[in-house]
Amino acid sequence: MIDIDKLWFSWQGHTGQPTLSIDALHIAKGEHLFLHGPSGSGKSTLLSLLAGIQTPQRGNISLNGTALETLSSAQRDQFRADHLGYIFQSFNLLPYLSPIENVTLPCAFSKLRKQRALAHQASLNEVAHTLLTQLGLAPQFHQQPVNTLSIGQQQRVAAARAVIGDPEIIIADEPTSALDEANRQAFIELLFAQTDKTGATVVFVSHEQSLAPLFSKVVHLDELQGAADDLA
Ligand SMILES: Nc1ncnc2c1ncn2[C@@H]1O[C@H](COP(=O)(O)OP(=O)(O)OP(=O)(O)O)[C@@H](O)[C@H]1O
Repeated sequence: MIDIDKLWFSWQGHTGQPTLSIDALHIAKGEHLFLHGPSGSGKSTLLSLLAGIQTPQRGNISLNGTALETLSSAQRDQFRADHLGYIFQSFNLLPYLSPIENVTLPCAFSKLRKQRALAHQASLNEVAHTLLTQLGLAPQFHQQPVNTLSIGQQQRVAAARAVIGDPEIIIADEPTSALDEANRQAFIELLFAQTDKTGATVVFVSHEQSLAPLFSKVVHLDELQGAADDLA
């Protein structure tokens, strides 16, 4: 489902060691990967490469059988809109829009996700309402601007936005850092309950070691790094 082969990436202007040098990483369909490592080790950089936001100087990344390097920049943007749900550390919600409006947004950029979302319910608003409720945001909060919600509530909106229209891959970058431990665990369980319905693959970055047992695969970035150094 996700395959990395001889990846080499350095931020422009950086000299010395590349930011990422990974010989191989395979993540199977439906797997829940917990990726951890020290601050500044390149976890967010790896996620942006997986999402096709950055492109590696060398090596290949294939998602769902599609090699990202074969796509143009516009094709990568469309591929991301169709097949990836992204939960950012800072959520990146549109502050004056309601939870319902934020959650339905990906369907404006992807016909595929819109079609999938509408396969079982009559309107996108209904789909968003159902997802938000399943992820623990009570209906009385669904129509007010998201900037009036608590961090924990905003996180549920961000998760619902990532999963609407059943993208095959969910990428989450430290989405639980603002929560206490009990809420972190509960959030991840709710997220998995959603992704397991469609068999989505989850790549989750966090510093919180205590969350690792919830995942089917745990990788420390340092274990991956360096093996492709001789490619430089
Ligand atoms: N946009 C950028 N331009 C140049 N260098 C960058 C950029 N983003 C990150 N870097 C550099 O790449 C390295 C890895 O950063 P990255 O954000 O991927 O680490 P991280 O493991 O996600 O860190 P954290 O856990 O603190 O979020 C750092 O040295 C950082 O300075």
